Amino acid sequence: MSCYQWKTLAPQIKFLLKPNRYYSNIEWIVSFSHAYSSKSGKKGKIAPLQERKMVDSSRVWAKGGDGGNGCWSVHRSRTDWRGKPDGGNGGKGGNVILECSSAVWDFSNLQHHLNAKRGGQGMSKKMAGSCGSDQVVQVPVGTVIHLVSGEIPSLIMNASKTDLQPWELPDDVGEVEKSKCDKPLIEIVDWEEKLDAGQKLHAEDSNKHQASKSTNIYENEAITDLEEGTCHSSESDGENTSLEDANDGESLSETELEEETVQYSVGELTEPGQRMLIASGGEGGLGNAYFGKSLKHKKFKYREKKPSVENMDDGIETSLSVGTLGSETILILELKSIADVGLVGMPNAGKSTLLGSISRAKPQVGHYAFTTLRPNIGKLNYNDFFSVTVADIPGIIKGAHENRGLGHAFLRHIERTKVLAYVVDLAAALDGRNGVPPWQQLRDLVMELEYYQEGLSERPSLVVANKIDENGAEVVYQELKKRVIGVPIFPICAILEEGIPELKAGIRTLLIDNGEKHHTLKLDNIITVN
Ligand SMILES: Nc1nc2c(ncn2[C@@H]2O[C@H](COP(=O)(O)OP(=O)(O)OP(=O)(O)O)[C@@H](O)[C@H]2O)c(=O)[nH]1
Repeated sequence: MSCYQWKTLAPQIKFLLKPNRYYSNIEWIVSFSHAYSSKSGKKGKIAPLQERKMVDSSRVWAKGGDGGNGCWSVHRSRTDWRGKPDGGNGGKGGNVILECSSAVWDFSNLQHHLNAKRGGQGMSKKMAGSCGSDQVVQVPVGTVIHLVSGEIPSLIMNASKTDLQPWELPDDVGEVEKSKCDKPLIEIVDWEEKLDAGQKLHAEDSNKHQASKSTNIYENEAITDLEEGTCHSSESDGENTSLEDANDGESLSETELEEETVQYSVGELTEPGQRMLIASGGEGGLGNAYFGKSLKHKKFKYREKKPSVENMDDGIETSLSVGTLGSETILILELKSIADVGLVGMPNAGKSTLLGSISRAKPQVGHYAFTTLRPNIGKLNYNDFFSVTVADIPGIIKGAHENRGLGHAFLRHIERTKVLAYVVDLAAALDGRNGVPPWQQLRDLVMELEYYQEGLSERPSLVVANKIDENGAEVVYQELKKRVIGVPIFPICAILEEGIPELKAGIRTLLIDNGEKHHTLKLDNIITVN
């Protein structure tokens, strides 16, 4: 490419280089430039980018959208000078939802702050506010959720449903169908009587961090607790001292504070399409049209004054007109790949080459250690349409539990595999190479697995003795058979695809047996001393 051509391309490249989300485009440009230069016989000037590091855990703060406020409006006409209340309800806030997708590999594109949209405000002419849109975030298959604070996430089948749509304006409070809402709706109270008796009502203090709890303003308990004391708003924390009746709420928030520790594995997403609600939106406030027919007392009839945070001593209907807050959650997401077979081995043992030869996966292969920086998953298909997923994880070395090499955090990806395939390099210690013999490799691997999680190695296993094509490898293989007992050993040459059919049959047998024959690799069954 001539200098002039590069110059004309420069603005586009500059634009693509700007934000992180165009990273894939950069890779594309680099590969294009390499392809171009190799085609034209010139040496590429741009160095290839290193493979992106897999992000397999992420901390996320999620906040559901707040509910919109109900509208306080009076419609007057020439014939009706007193007017009628016609304020619509506020809309429900949006939810934050995690969606399991096979199109996503890791959490590299996941934002740390997830906010759903708030509900729209109600308007005059009985117009309901719009519902806030949900924030749906895609996460990879095998995502495990740990809860730091907030509500425990719940699995949902479809997109979020609003229990009571804001446009479903009931003619009378008492006529609201309970079937439309799981929660018991507002209790049918004779408000007129209460107001006449001169009782002031106060709303229960809504918990800012627990919108679902604050939505309990619809519950009977909340209403019956509101008989005495001064009125206060949902945002007037600390001002109200007569909350003995509402001690339940206080004790709840205290226990929540105590529970600031992480609750592990509160949920997991294992199938594409699964959805998990992690932060729910607040309920919309009620417009004065909602109270129009139930509140007939003069003092409160057709209230014109719009409720405000400063002036909230106006009764239960005022506090109900303010939309509740969306819930807040802090989560730690962790990825645990789901595969039937996990390939475990030292760096350079040939795991990626093996995965490439048994499946259609194309993992990166290199003659240097730690070529694989992220797990690769491939599908192993049989002639009768039986298929098995195989995970190739980065190489594990002795001392990985002390953070040597890439550490041993990647072992979480084999936690859920049914079968372990230990891949050893038969030629690692041949011809003066400074590797370790295969039986020692096996011992180190089993120990690292146990260091990571006790009992992780106790599952059906087989040994893949790779690089049988190398000089002297056959002798080492014979020695390996003598030193390692209790598990089947398959000699293969991954590059030339020799021994692959036998290995595939062995994997299938082990999966179907599901460990009934107890082919488990134990430290006692590996002889390392000469
Ligand atoms: N001679 C021979 N070499 C092989 C065979 N299989 C793999 N290799 C070579 O071994 C080297 C390492 O192969 P990889 O597949 O990258 O090994 P890996 O276990 O994935 O290595 P890491 O990514 O570091 O964990 C490459 O140079 C391969 O060409 C084999 O059957 N015979």
